[in-house]
Amino acid sequence: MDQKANPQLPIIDFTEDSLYPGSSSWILTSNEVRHAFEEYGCFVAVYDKIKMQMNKDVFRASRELFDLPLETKVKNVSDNIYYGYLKLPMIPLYESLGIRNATTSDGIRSFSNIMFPSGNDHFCKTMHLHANQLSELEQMVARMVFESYGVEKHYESYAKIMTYLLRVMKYRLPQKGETNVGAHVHTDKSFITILHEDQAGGIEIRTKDNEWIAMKIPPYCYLVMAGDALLAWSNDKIHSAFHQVIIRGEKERYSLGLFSFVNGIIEAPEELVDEEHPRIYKPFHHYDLLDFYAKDDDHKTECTMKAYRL
Ligand SMILES: O=C(O)CCC(=O)C(=O)O
Ligand SMILES: [Fe+2]
Repeated sequence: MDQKANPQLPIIDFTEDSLYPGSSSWILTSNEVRHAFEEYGCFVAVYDKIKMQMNKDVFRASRELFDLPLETKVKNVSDNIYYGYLKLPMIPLYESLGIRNATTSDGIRSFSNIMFPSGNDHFCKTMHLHANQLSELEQMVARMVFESYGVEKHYESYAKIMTYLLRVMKYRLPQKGETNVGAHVHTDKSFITILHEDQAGGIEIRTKDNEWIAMKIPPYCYLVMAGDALLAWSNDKIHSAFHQVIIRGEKERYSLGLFSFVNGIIEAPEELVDEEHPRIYKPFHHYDLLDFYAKDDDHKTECTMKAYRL
């Protein structure tokens, strides 16, 4: 079949028990990850360590959050647009809440204390556990990327300062005459993003050939995307995928993303720089990239990284 007529994202299997650092399946998978990131900027990870019941619980918890009164949700304030409660007039279908430092119990608890002042232990336990499960997949992928470029010696210093934002997102159905755009075309500002959804579909990824792949992320699968920070770290070897959300179906979309951010300087390792591939981006603090993005009021720049540091 002509691939171009029906482009598909690479699917990478993370379910094997033999997938541990150094094993032959680990090395093979690392190369698949690198190839997928270079060609598509993303891939579908099949990952069965997160049980179906957990997915049901997190999306139930998401609904509970979005059902809270607006005056409660807006209390999730942040100095950066990427965190906090987000609802913008130009994308009326979209609403999201960010949970900062979601892999730590303090991070979850301080968010939960604002949303549920009389306490919600179940919410805290579910979200904390889930953020950690997703971060395990993120760490596996990041380690594989470093290894497959032969720069594993730099991995630990990045892993030590990685922070995680969990964002829960809701897209209501459009009313008659209303736009069906849920999220405009963009690349993520993260190092790596892990997305999953409650079976409504709507995410669309643009290939390098400018073809759109619209997909529903299947159960036990996660869409793993390279963000702008990983693109910069790789000295442009890795592609950060352009994507958008369009609500075409009959079902509201609930999705959840774990975004990793380096609390420190991003810099391409020497090994990825040579005469043929000179350093493209000056070293930068990852949070400064986020601040730069936050100042771009209309979010018109498709690729923030290029605008920020070329
Ligand atoms: O709803 C989704 O799955 C995608 C959201 C997204 O692209 C983002 O938050 O960066
Ligand atoms: Fe995104």
